[in-house]
Amino acid sequence: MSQEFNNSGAQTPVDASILEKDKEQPEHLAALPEKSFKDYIVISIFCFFVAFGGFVFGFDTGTISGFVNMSDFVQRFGQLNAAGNYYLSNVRVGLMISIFNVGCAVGGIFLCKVGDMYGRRVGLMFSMVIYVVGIIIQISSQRAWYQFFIGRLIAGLAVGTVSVISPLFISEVAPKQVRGTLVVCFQLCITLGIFLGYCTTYGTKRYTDSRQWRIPLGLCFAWAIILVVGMLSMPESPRYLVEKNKIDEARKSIARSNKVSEDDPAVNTEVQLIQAGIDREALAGNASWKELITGKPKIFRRVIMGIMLQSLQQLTGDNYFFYYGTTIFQAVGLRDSFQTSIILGIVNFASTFAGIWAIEKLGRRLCLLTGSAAMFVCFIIYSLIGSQHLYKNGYSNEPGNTYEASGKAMIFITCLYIFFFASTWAGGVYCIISESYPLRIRSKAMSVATAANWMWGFLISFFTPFITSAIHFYYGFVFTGCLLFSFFYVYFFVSETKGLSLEEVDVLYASGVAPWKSDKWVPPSVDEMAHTYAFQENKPEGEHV
Ligand SMILES: OC[C@H]1O[C@](O)(CO)[C@@H](O)[C@@H]1O
Repeated sequence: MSQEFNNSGAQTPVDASILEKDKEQPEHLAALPEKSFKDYIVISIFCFFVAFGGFVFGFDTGTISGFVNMSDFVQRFGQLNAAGNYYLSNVRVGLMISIFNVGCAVGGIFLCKVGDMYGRRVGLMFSMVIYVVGIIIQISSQRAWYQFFIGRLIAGLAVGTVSVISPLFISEVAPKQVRGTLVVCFQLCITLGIFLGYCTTYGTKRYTDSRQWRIPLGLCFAWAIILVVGMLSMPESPRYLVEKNKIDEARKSIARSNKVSEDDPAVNTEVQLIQAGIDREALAGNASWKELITGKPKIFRRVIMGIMLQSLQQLTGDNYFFYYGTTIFQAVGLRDSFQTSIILGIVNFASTFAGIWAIEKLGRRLCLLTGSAAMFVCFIIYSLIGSQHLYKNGYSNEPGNTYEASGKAMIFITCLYIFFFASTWAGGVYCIISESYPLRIRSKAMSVATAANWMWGFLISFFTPFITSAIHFYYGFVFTGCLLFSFFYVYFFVSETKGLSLEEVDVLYASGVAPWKSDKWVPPSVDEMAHTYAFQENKPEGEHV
């Protein structure tokens, strides 16, 4: 007879056949009794340390957008124009900002393997060593813009690695009942990082020398130390340990996260549950890349959906504001565009909490549909004011002029836009994607979709300076078009996955129910599923029910 944790910390008996049954029905564990919130506090603190990786990512976004508008930075890394003034060419700005995304994509695909080989903690600490190298290269750049550029590429490799390992680590140590919320903490930390990045550059722009950008970069050493110290005190992923057959260490880790003694029979049960999960995945086998195209039921359609959603998340235009907000608002004649960025940062951070609530309350589809429609309206108004009023009439820096009023209206509408982005598409996309694939192809499908996010992040951050120079605020209509498209795309192609287990999602797709009717779809009972649909995607074509 095995044991399990219950709310009071005492043990209740569990039929050992549950563990056997779990090998056939992966989501059977979901039926285990829930724990109370206070039981999750310790593990939540641990997870927050891991999610701090998101902060490192966000801090970069928040600071680089300010650097390209700082006098010392422009003088060092810019070129001289005919009038004898320093400026940063579009190529330099685009490359310096976007190269980070390229590093992230490469690190996210290749370097994250360190986490599989040596453990999640080592993986994260290793990425911080690379990150520090990248920061040292940037901070020591004197006048060579390409040195700064290389430093950003290296730091990007590290942040891409962190962005893959952190959510994975959290999902492995967090109890199922709070896993979704804790995974969204990663996005929350990104927004906190962006906000504090903006605050930092706001604080240092008053210097006239390299402290303007070297202080914010210097702070990155502190973030690396916090993450490493956090990892030293963090228990290793029990899943990784069981996989490597380090059962005693897995026991220690579980005991620490759950604040019980190692000899507690409940710890043993947890180890067995993890082992059952690993067996279950081994049973399903490791999918080949080809199965992303040929897999059943409708895997290819789901992979395309993941790529589309991650691409559209970037094509909502959020990073147009996050990377170039300071530049844009300087262009509309605002005297303190750095201050504006801080406001955007606060709205982004605070609205992410609304997102955590909305995704569960409204469901995935309604959340994304509402977000697309609302952001569409915001971007139209923003682009109209920008292109018709400001750009056509020109603008001046004189306080109180009508153009300053237009600029303020644009800031207001941008805040509204960011509220809708952060509370819908920002976390919603990760949530849908993490729920849409069967276990055996999940990591491959997710990494392909995430790579699409980085790629669009790169394209948008690279081309934005060129496009804004050429068509100014008309650029906003490009995002408006994408948002309109995203509404119809979600309506016709994205199925509701709220509250469904991974197996139920398979059944949903196998049943061929139209996405726009999927929120009314009721999954069959577990028994029915076990006999009809379960693991269909593992059977060769023709054997499906
Ligand atoms: O909060 C905004 C940030 O969130 C992301 O979309 C990732 O989900 C980033 O690309 C962006 O900078």
